Amino acid sequence: MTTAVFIDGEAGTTGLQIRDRLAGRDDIRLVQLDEATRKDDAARRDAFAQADVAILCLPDDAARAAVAMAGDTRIIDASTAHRVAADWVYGMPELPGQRDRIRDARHVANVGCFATAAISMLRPLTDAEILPPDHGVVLTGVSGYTGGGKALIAEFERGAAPAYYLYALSQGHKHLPEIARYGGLDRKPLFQPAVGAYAQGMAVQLHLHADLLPGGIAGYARIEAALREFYAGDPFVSVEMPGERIDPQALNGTNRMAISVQGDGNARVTVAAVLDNLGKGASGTAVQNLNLMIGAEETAGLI
Ligand SMILES: NC(=O)C1=CN([C@@H]2O[C@H](COP(=O)(O)OP(=O)(O)OC[C@H]3O[C@@H](n4cnc5c(N)ncnc54)[C@H](OP(=O)(O)O)[C@@H]3O)[C@@H](O)[C@H]2O)C=CC1
Ligand SMILES: CC(=O)N[C@@H](CCC(=O)OP(=O)(O)O)C(=O)O
Repeated sequence: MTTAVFIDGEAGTTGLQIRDRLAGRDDIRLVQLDEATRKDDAARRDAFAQADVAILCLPDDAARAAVAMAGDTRIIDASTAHRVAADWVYGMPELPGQRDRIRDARHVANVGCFATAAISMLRPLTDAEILPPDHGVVLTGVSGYTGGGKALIAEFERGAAPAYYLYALSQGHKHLPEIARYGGLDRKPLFQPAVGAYAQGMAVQLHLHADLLPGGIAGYARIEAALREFYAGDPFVSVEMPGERIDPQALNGTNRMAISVQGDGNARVTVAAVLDNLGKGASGTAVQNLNLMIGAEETAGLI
């Protein structure tokens, strides 16, 4: 028995990566449109109707419109449009109880790339009551330029972008609502993202003064223990020993995320997460969610 999957936006950055991860699987049959019809609404409606599951790899407005075309077809939306929407299940399998919700869901909102890293570091600490929900959280991060889709890729490839730049300077990054909600925070964090002149891979850091957390300095050791406990047995997320350098590209091509805790050995702590923005940050998690929804092995097609 095969599952029919339509990737709407298959020609885009995320869509192509999902296609590559599904190609060759004998439990999946791709419903595909050619270059001439991929943006034709009648052809897309027909593709939705043929599919058991559709994966939307579209800009937010197009994703909202696609949901209206999709009828009863189950959806995984890779865009930001439905991440905190009522009636959508948040597609982050690592959250407590979430795998069962994803298995049963009709509409799954795939977690954002920076949000994957941020929530993965925050949620174990808020659940363990190490980090209070009203704590003033500070996050920084860098992504490769593929994180900005075809438009940003083109800008870098024609040499029109700086080698490294900061953006979302007014604290309005589109992932903040999902980070606060699923990270277990009442107070929106400060988040400063950046883009580097390399294609893919990201590193995100959570900066903490452990002596300001409840329990004071003891928080430092508890941070790593809480992370290890949260991810014990997880197929893709690991808590690693800190090294001398953090390489945002270290896990490119994989669905893995590595979290490490470092600092001055005292109260000043940084927790860091490394992942591939196009892998674990987008297409890998979309495939992981698809696997859960169709009853396949959660790790099928993923490394
Ligand atoms: N890149 C990343 O790291 C991540 C991206 N995402 C999200 O995934 C979604 C896709 O992003 P990304 O792949 O980077 O973007 P791209 O710009 O690379 O791809 C988007 C694709 O959608 C197509 N498209 C646009 N409008 C329509 C429409 N009305 N009907 C059919 N196809 C349409 C585009 O066509 P055309 O080729 O003609 O432009 C393009 O092929 C976005 O919502 C993004 O936020 C999520 C996590 C990470
Ligand atoms: C480098 C870059 O521009 N990154 C994008 C996020 C990547 C992305 O599109 O993520 P979601 O679809 O998961 O929101 C940004 O910061 O807006």
